[in-house]
Amino acid sequence: MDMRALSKELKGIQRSQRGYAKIFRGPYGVCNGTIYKDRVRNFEVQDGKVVVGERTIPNIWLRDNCQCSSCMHDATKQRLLDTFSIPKDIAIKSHTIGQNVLKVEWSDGHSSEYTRPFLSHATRSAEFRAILRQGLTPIKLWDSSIASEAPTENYAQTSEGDVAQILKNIRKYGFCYVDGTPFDDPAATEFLLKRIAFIRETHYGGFYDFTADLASKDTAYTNIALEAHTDNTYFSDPAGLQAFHLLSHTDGEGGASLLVDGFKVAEEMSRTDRKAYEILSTVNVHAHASGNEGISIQPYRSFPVFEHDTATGDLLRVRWNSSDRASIELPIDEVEIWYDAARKFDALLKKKENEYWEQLTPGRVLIFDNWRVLHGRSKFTGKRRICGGYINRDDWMSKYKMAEFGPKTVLGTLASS
Ligand SMILES: C[N+](C)(C)CCCC[C@H](N)C(=O)O
Ligand SMILES: O=C(O)CCC(=O)C(=O)O
Ligand SMILES: [Fe+2]
Repeated sequence: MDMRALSKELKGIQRSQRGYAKIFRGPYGVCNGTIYKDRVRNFEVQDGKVVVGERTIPNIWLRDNCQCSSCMHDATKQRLLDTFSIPKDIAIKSHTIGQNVLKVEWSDGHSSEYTRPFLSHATRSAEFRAILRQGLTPIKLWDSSIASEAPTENYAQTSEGDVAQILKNIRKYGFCYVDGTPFDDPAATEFLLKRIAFIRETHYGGFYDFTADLASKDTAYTNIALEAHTDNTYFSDPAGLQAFHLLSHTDGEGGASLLVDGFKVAEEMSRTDRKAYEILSTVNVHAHASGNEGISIQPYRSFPVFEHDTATGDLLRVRWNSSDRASIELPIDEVEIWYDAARKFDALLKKKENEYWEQLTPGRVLIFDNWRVLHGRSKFTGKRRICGGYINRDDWMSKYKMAEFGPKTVLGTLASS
């Protein structure tokens, strides 16, 4: 394939990143101040079809999403029904409408019941449905002034409610401190993280406990300063949460922690330099982790710095790690456009008012959203020991959504979120 053809193909790939054709709404979109509240709408049956507002629900969907225990397993919540055994021309033979429920006799002999909220939710716009699916909350974008009101909870020892509150803060601010965590033994930190979900095993191990000894070949294991970055840019699915607990720092100084709200800075960029924002949202970049013997981890494809929800156009994930960056997926004679845009993002990330510096202390665990908040540290001397872990995005979001919306709402909208 010649260069021109390749370049054309790459442009096609970038254009097909859904959301680009739509709009880059920046980081808020639908959750800009809109708290999830389902105003349940009424349905009616017209000409053999269920209608809610201006939307008509196809009978195949309704039959396929029957919630009864022979169509959906009560315990596993999995579909038991063989979708493709449903006749193509499945029809409502008869129906009755109760207070809050529609009872249907189908032409295949089956009976189903659908609640009003179920039917209402199914006909919502993609944007609205994403609120639940994504666990969107009105988020608070922040800058260095967050120092005086940093979200903080206390060591969650017993109640599920404590964990829910920590996750709520993380969803809203992108991070949360957990104070009063025992630091004589890293086990307390591990226990806390496992209350959220299991810790992800990587080539650095599972629960980590590290010092500047190059135990793994990565600058994290040195005393060199680290600029604001996200971890795991070299994974197809970067960790959702990351935690640090400074257990001790003796015989030296430095090693302050840096946090930057990637969504806030992205929002600033989408307002002030739309073109650069779009370039960082469409040009894909490769990454790697190759410091350890016999290992060169690379994602199965390259990803842009800013990724957006395909249904809503909302910003979903920031990937940014200059140390671990590999190639830029552009023909070599076009890469300058990426460098120019990236330089602008870098400058915004380094603006004094966007940098929140904090010296971590033993007892305070920092847990943050690695898809949103960038972290770094200043150089240090002496012996500094940090423990922590990675948690998958899907697993912490599961915990968060069940706590925040409740199982009834989450499970009741699976067919339509
Ligand atoms: C957190 N832990 C100490 C285990 C490893 C840090 C790995 C850092 C790596 N450069 C990255 O950005 O992912
Ligand atoms: O040493 C620190 O404070 C953080 C190092 C780091 O970026 C990491 O381990 O991911
Ligand atoms: Fe890191």
